[in-house]
Amino acid sequence: MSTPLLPHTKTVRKVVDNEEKVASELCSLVQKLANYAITERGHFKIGLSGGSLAKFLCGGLPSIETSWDKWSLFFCDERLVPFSDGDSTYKLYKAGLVGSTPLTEEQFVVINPELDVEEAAKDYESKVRNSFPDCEWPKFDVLLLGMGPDGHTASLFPDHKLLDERSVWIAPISDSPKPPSCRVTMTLPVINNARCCIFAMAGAGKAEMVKRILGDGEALPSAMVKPVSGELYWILDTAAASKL
Ligand SMILES: O=C(O)[C@H](O)[C@@H](O)[C@H](O)[C@H](O)COP(=O)(O)O
Repeated sequence: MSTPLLPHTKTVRKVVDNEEKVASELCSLVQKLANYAITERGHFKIGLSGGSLAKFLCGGLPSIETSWDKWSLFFCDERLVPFSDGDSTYKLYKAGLVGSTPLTEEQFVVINPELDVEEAAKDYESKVRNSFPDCEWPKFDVLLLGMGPDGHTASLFPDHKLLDERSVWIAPISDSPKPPSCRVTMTLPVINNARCCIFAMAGAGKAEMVKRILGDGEALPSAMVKPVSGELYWILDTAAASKL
């Protein structure tokens, strides 16, 4: 498989007053993108991540207006733990969105946590392929991404060999520096083939890494997110943007 090579087209950096406004900015952008995708293509395919993003989305999405039955929800990465485990990202979203929105469990495309990590990645890739038949790389409408304190995004960690993975859509990782160690993750070519990638974060704790990535352009995983023909958004509060 060849990797998309074109330079990405558009980066938008949006700085708002506080965490609450990061969440509302994020949710209104997701609403706009969802409704555009549904009008244009009849469905909306979104990739989710864990961490504070889940809090932003579970708080704000229940009040948006959209055709919920047209949504399919995927995971940019997922921890290989049972859905009953507090570490499961799906568990967070199920608790936060099923019931408070018309979304059903069946609309979430989830991993099989009973498989070993290699098989879980293959199984998840085949589920993603079912939603994106006949293409070299899938084209998600939106991928929502977090950034860890080391600059990681999804389960792509600094200096890890998975950053060079170009042969699969979904890769296993069994040595994640951040526990739990076993996860599955979208690979960079998949992330960079999306129509839109969005980072959203708040707080002074993010400021130094935001500066290293957006200011200094250090080659950390979050800086490698550059959709080749899509949009890239960084939604920050003033504290997270304070070192730029
Ligand atoms: O799977 C994980 O371990 C988390 O989802 C992780 O990747 C998270 O997205 C970042 O560490 C940012 O987390 P915060 O947004 O909570 O700072």
